Amino acid sequence: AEPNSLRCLPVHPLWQSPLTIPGGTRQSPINIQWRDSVYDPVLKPLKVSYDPTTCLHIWNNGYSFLVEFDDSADRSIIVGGPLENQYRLKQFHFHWGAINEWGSEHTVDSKFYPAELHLVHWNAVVYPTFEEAVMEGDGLAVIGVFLKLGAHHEGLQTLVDALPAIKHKDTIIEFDVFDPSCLLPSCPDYWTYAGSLTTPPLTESVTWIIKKQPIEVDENQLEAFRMLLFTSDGEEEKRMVDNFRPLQPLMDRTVRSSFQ
Ligand SMILES: NS(=O)(=O)c1ccc(C(=O)NCc2c(F)c(F)c(F)c(F)c2F)cc1
Ligand SMILES: [Zn+2]
Repeated sequence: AEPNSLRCLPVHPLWQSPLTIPGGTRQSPINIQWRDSVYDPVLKPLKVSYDPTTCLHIWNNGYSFLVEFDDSADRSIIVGGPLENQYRLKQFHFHWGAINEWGSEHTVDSKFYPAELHLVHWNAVVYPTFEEAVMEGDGLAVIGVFLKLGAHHEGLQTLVDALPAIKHKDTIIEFDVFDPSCLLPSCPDYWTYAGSLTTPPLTESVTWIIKKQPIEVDENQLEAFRMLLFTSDGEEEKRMVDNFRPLQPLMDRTVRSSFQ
């Protein structure tokens, strides 16, 4: 049975389109049932090496806010974990709710977190461009980090301070030095599974790496996300909240864990 938190979830206008793509067998997000995940001793630790000077800008794309990086060379990369190649960081963004009861895309044992960070990387070893990688089964690797309500997060505050300047859709400001490693939890443990983009075109090209340990952020920082707008300047204001996709069926997939 659906947890009662799901029952009162609004079907957001964003998702009037089909919730799963026809023929989709590896759609995201999913619920991670901890006891059904399988420890895989072959999984390596994930190695993350980001160069903070590859940071370019922060912008509101009308769906989330994202920080984009210069991915013209292998300067901010991840390697190891479930990955056969190294992957280049292209951008990170978040998904969040109108209230703290929900907001994450993935759930753990049907529990929602108030928000979820996605660090998006692409396989530049095999594919010439991000656009091509997005269409391939091993094209992307996205690190998912849950945000929970708790202590103030120093590193996140740098982002939060920039949000008023990108309140409206299609606003952008320069953001020249930021090291996204400060948004990763200290614990190396993760789950991994084969999935998809969670926004159109929903292509089944993502190796998901979901960190077990959430990071803590405070109420003011979550509220700052909720003051962003889906709408452009001059349009009737719509607060940017509940920008997460509904859970998708696991189908014939196993979630592996890097920990016992
Ligand atoms: N929430 S998530 O699963 O982590 C996710 C990650 C990245 C994108 C994305 O890059 N979208 C724009 C985008 C495309 F969707 C393309 F298909 C493409 F070719 C692009 F170049 C492109 F920027 C969408 C969702
Ligand atoms: Zn995302």
